[in-house]
Amino acid sequence: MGEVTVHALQGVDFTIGEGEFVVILGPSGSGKSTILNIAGGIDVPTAGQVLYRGQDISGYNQKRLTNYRRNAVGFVFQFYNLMQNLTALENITLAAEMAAHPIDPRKLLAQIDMAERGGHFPSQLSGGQQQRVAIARAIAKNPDMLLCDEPTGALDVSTGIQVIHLLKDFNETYRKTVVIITHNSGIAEVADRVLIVKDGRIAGDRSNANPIAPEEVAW
Ligand SMILES: Nc1ncnc2c1ncn2[C@@H]1O[C@H](COP(=O)(O)OP(=O)(O)OP(=O)(O)O)[C@@H](O)[C@H]1O
Repeated sequence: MGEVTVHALQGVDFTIGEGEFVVILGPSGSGKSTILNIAGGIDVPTAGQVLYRGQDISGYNQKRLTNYRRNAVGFVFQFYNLMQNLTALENITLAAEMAAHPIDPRKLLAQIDMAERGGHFPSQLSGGQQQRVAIARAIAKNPDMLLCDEPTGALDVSTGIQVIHLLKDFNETYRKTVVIITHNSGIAEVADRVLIVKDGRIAGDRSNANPIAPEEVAW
């Protein structure tokens, strides 16, 4: 930034295994979003490697990065980022149509308990309902991993638990990798593995032998 160099991350080195449910915890500004955006091919690191199934995506050109984002990764954001002029079902279908091996959008709509709400626009849905649609949209592409940046940050406790449930179900039903960034250390107890980020570095990396159910999270 001008004269000042900000090192968003420094010497970060970790591996996430296929099918793992990982929570990344850390204070504001510690570098969590930067990690997620680099893993998802939204940001590109200035140095280092980002290996996905043995391939270094940090060396990809824009076209290959687009393909990577399209097929390998599903994103879930804090404020849902749904297309406002499309219905819930259309939002999910749009993502499905982009992917090579999508999951049936109507089946997902039923799974998120919104079969009756497919024709509603985002402005006609609650925050929790919008986030469920956003998760269904991310899952519809049938990606190898879901990257979620504060997915419960804008939700009340019971809706937040419902959202964590949905992410856990996806992880267990499809054996897909889920990575969640959160400020909420309670959510970390649901994960198989917890990464702690501090000042742009990995300050902790622990496994949970007995992850708790989303309902048991002390919010
Ligand atoms: N576009 C940018 N330009 C300059 N500095 C940035 C930019 N984006 C992030 N940073 C800096 O990089 C560091 C890491 O930011 P990052 O957003 O990854 O943190 P975070 O842990 O996700 O924070 P939060 O929990 O508040 O979202 C911070 O010091 C931040 O100020």
